[in-house]
Amino acid sequence: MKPVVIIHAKLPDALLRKLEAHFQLVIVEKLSAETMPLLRQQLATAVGIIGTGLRVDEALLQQAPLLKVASTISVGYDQYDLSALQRRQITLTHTPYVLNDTVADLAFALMLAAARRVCELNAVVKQGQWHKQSESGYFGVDLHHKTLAILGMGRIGQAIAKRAYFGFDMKVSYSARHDKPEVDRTFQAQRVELDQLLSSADFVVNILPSTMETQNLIGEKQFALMKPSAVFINLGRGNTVDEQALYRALKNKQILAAGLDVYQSEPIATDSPLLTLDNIVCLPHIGSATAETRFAMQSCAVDNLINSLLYPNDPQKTVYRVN
Ligand SMILES: NC(=O)C1=CN([C@@H]2O[C@H](COP(=O)(O)OP(=O)(O)OC[C@H]3O[C@@H](n4cnc5c(N)ncnc54)[C@H](OP(=O)(O)O)[C@@H]3O)[C@@H](O)[C@H]2O)C=CC1
Ligand SMILES: O=CC(=O)O
Repeated sequence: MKPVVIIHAKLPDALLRKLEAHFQLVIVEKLSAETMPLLRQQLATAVGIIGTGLRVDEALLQQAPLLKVASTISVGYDQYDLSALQRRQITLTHTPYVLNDTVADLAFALMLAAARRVCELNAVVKQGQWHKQSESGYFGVDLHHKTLAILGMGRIGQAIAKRAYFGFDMKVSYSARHDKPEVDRTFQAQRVELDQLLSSADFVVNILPSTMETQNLIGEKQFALMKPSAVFINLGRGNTVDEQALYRALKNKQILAAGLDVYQSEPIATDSPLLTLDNIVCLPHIGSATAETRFAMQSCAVDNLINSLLYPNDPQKTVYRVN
């Protein structure tokens, strides 16, 4: 009998066949109240689990006595309780690098859409409200040659900095936990304390992970520090931003505009006051959502799972381990 692996995602046939060569597969394509009992039941025999969007905590792991590897199809891993995994010596793997460029591209889509009011004015045209005489009423603000603050100068932050510096002639500053001399040299960038960073930026892009330290990092006080002409983008995780404070900042024109890809709760509640504002662009967590990149992430996650289960001590087999 082959060892059991649970897949809680929709994987292409080629990747399913690759897994099937080694494992007996239990496929739960969509996580829901109906499918969770099956998943929980199968945890009793599973040695591996691969997918996205599942909260893997102590309670879930208690039902998985044989589990050795959890492979997430994402770079962020805030859905996983690292201490609970550590206690059971379960390896957690993720999919860094392959999505950097795709997510960085979306940062620019959001910045440009918010700054040039792309969605708002698209609606004006489609609703037959385009009036020649009100052209100045359609003015936005420039992105090129402005100051960009990147919160989180990691893999994706650096892909954003590259586009900003070389493509848009922007002045880049950033926050991170550690100094980054190579980044400073390459992009003529500067690591700056958060308050100063926010008060000097024309555009602020948040690409921070969700951690104890980053929860609600951007709230009332931080929005108050930003320029009235500032554009704020959140592509990191929703719980790093106080959404009520963001709503007030946008409503009271404390900042100019915002673009969001991530939210405190996903999907965002349909009655969220944020959705009533013209000066915000909202996307449904699609940072890495292109066909090519999602396939690359899935391939990476499948290789992570196979390599860590079958070749745990082979240095030639690449595994992107979190723990
Ligand atoms: N919207 C979407 O679809 C996507 C969202 N994401 C989000 O983006 C995040 C970042 O991904 P990635 O760039 O690959 O991750 P990295 O780990 O490469 O980068 C994270 C960066 O955040 C910095 N950082 C962490 N904690 C703090 C803190 N308390 N204060 C200041 N800086 C901090 C790190 O600093 P240092 O380098 O000094 O350690 C690092 O520069 C993911 O965790 C995920 O949440 C990712 C992909 C898609
Ligand atoms: O949010 C997406 C991720 O890969 O993390």
